[in-house]
Amino acid sequence: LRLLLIHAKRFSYKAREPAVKEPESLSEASATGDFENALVVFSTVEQGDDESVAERAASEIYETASNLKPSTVVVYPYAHLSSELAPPTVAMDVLRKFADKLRERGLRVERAPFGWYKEFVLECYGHPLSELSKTIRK
Ligand SMILES: C[C@@H](O)[C@H](N)C(=O)N[C@H]1[C@@H](O)[C@H](n2cnc3c(N)ncnc32)O[C@@H]1CO
Repeated sequence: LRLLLIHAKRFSYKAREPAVKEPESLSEASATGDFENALVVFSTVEQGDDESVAERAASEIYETASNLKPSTVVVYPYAHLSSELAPPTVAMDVLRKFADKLRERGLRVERAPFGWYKEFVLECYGHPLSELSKTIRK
């Protein structure tokens, strides 16, 4: 998993149109979201990533969230942080597991819909820990 974390004063997104053959249904993940004090986690699933990687990533994000105290953690599927992408079906599964494991740790988590082009507005706080990147691999 390749993660880009932005601690955002404001983050909002809106799904526009499908970007893969079978985009996630918008009943499962909400088509729009609007958050204040959010930890946005742009997440790229790489080849070889599995549940154990999702588990370790959840522990790392929990640690960061304990410091930053965001009101919400937004897991945002993002296919641009690696050149070794996992296929969509695997990526969808790993991101669902990642979000669930964050919830298991008591965090409020929203997951943006998978497989969609999305517009978004992102307002970064700009404090020293407001931009971080993490790589978690098998
Ligand atoms: C397009 C851009 O604006 C948008 N934000 C986007 O990236 N959409 C991605 C992810 O939602 C998802 N997706 C596909 N493969 C992956 C993967 N390996 N890891 C994460 N997401 C993936 O499928 C879409 C097209 O690649």
